Amino acid sequence: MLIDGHGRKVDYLRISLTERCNFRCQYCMPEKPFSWVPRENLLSFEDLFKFVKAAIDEGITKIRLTGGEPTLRADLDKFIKMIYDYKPDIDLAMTTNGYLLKDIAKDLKAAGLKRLNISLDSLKPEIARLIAGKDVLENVLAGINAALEAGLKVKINMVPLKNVNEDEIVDILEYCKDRGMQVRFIEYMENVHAHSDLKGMHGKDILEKIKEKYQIEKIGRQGSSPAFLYRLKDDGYVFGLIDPHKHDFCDSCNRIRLTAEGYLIPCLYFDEAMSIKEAVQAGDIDKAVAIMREVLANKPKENRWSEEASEASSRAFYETGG
Ligand SMILES: Nc1nc2c(ncn2[C@@H]2O[C@H](COP(=O)(O)OP(=O)(O)OP(=O)(O)O)[C@@H](O)[C@H]2O)c(=O)[nH]1
Ligand SMILES: C[S@@+](CC[C@H](N)C(=O)[O-])C[C@H]1O[C@@H](n2cnc3c(N)ncnc32)[C@H](O)[C@@H]1O
Ligand code: SF4
Ligand code: SF4
Repeated sequence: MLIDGHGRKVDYLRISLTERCNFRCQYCMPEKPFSWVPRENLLSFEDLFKFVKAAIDEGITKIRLTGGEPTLRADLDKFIKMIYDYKPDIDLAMTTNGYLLKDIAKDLKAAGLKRLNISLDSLKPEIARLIAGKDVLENVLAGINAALEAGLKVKINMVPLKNVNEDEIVDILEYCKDRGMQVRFIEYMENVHAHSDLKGMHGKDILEKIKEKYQIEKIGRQGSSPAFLYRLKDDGYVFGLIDPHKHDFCDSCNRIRLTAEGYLIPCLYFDEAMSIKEAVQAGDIDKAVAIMREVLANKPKENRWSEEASEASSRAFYETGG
């Protein structure tokens, strides 16, 4: 079992497979970064798998593949199958922008993927283009359909932005409700990589938009999820609100992150990280596990969001995987 320095059980590994992306979302990566991590610096799937096996043996029961855009990695389905074959009952999920899913959702499901969280910020082609930097909506919607048809469990993530897509909160909620998918509205997290003019929406304002049409009631948090759940009184449809600024889910934080280059990050908001790359490439898995234990021993209690000094996070979401 993996326990961090504050006594929290850690059983959730988020793996960023690449920092590269085929979108340029205004809130994440409006410009192409000055330089990408060279491909040769990425951990190969073979090396990643060596670490994943050890992490599972140590007590990881939930793995999420993210990025950047994880579907850009060739042989993604083979990597998923390697994990699935090693531990079929693992909660194996991925977060994606959905653009390439149309052609691969079936293969990912067949390989052993169970759940997908797909980002969808607008149902209007021109607004989707404005946010993502290119014409994406048709492919994303086709990707969502393909994922549902393949039998994957799908959640939708939306980041509401003032004067951009705030008028679509109810439309997206209803789009998800009609298809049996849970939507989570994510408060925009200010960060130095995002477009400087963006204004996010507060959770209470997001809820106000929904209350204009529906009566809602609180459910609360489930397990270690960052989402606070609500229910529509009419028909019981459940949706979530994620406020990444908050600390209240840090008490039950169960996660550790691995970047595509092999850095283990103890917390979404901290720059400290330790690399397992050399150890894994040398085949020294015991050392990689020892590094993971050290990172967890130093895992912070909570994010520093409330401290003025870190009003804007310097960590790129495309690097940590969100
Ligand atoms: N502050 C904070 N926010 C997080 C953390 N993990 C996820 N989030 C936020 O939640 C958003 C959605 O995350 P997802 O990748 O969909 O994954 P998840 O919510 O862990 O997934 P589920 O297993 O479906 O609950 C991220 O983009 C972040 O904004 C975390 O550890 N800390
Ligand atoms: C970094 S992306 C990686 C996976 C995939 N490319 C995608 O967009 O779903 C993971 C999640 O982070 C969210 N995200 C990115 N930048 C954010 C920001 N500044 N504030 C809040 N959420 C953000 C995205 O909306 C997405 O749901
Ligand atoms: S949020 Fe996802 S899709 Fe958008 S730029 Fe970031 S990594 Fe790419
Ligand atoms: S902010 Fe850090 S401590 Fe809090 S939930 Fe996220 S990763 Fe865990």
